[in-house]
Amino acid sequence: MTKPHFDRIALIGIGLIGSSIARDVKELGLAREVVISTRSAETLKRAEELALGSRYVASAADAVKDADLVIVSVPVGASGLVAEQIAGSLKPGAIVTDVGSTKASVIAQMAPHMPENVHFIPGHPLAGTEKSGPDAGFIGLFRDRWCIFTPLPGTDQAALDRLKSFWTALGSRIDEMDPQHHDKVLAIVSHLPHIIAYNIVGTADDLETVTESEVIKYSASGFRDFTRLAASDPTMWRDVCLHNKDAILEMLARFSEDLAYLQRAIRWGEGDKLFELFTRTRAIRRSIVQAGQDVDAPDFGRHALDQKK
Ligand SMILES: NC(=O)C1=CN([C@@H]2O[C@H](COP(=O)(O)OP(=O)(O)OC[C@H]3O[C@@H](n4cnc5c(N)ncnc54)[C@H](O)[C@@H]3O)[C@@H](O)[C@H]2O)C=CC1
Ligand SMILES: O=C(O)C(=O)Cc1ccc(O)cc1
Repeated sequence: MTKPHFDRIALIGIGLIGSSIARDVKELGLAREVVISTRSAETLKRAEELALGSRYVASAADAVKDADLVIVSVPVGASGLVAEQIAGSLKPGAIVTDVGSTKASVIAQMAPHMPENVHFIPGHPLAGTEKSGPDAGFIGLFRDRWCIFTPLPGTDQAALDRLKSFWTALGSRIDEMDPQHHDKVLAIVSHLPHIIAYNIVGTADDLETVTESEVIKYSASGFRDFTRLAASDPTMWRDVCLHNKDAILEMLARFSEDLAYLQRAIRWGEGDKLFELFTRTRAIRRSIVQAGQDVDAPDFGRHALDQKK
C-alpha cells in the first residue's frame, strides 16, 4: 500500500494518544506540516519542547485552518466543545476524526457541529497505557493494535479509505462497526476491567487503615496488575463512565450476577463449579495469547518502530 500523505494535519489534544500520533507522523513522514493545539498553555509548551509538531497554536479554530486531516484526541466529555470551536474554520473536504474510547456519545456531541462539506469519521485506536500527557506517548503505540471506525451512514468511501490508510501506516489493524455495538464490546473488554481495578484498589485502600502497610508490602502480582489499570487518568475514565453509561451499567449488572454465583459457590463449597469456571477462563487466556494479542507489558514492550512502513 502506498504511504498516505497529508499536506497539513491538525492535532487537537496532545496527550498520550495525540503525542503518539504526532511522533509516528514525524517518524514516517506522513505530513508536510503538523499543527498542534491543546487546552492548556503549559501542555502546548511541553509539546513544543518535545518538538512534536511544526506549529503550536493556542486556538483550536486557528489550528484546523487549511488542515486536510484533523484528529481530536481529548477526553470524550470535551469532544462537543472542541467540535463547536473548530466547526467554522474547517477546510471544505477535510477529514475530521477522533480517538475517543466511547463512540455513540462522541458522535452525538460532534456530528451536529460538523459542516456538510467535511468528512467526519469517528475512530478508536485500541491502544494505550495507564499514562497520560505529551511525555507519555511513544513511537509505535498503535502497531499491531486494532483501530475501529464507526462511520456515519453516507460516509464518503474515498475519505474513509484515506483515513484507514493513515492508520494502516501507523501499523494498526482496521475494523468497522456501528457505534452502539462498539460501545457494548468496549464496555466489557476495556471499561469494566478499569472500573473493577479502580474498585479493588479502592477497597484495598480502605482496608489499609486496618492492615496498615500490608497491602503495599505484600502486594502480589495479581494486585499489582490492578494497580496499573487503577493508575489510569481520572479525567479520561470519569468521562468514559459518564459517556458509556448504559452499556457499562448493563455489563456491571451481568458482572454482579456472575459474582454472586461465584460467591455462592465459595460459600457452599461447590468446588466443581469453581473448577469449571476457572478452566473455561483459562482457555480464553490461552486463545488470546495464541492469537498474538498478549498485551501484558504496561507499554507492550514496544518503544520504537523497528520497521518503518
Ligand atoms: N489513554 C489511553 O490508553 C487511550 C485513550 N483513548 C482516548 O483518547 C483520548 C485522549 O486520551 P489521552 O491521550 O490518553 O489523554 P491525555 O490526558 O493524555 O491527553 C488529553 C489531551 O487533551 C487535552 N484537552 C483536554 N480538554 C481539552 C479541550 N477542551 N480542548 C482541547 N484540548 C483538551 C489535554 O490538554 C491533553 O493534551 C480520550 O478520548 C481517550 O478516551 C483511546 C485509546 C487509548
Ligand atoms: O492500559 C491499558 O491496559 C488499556 O486498556 C489502554 C486503553 C485504554 C482505553 C482505550 O480506549 C483503549 C486502550
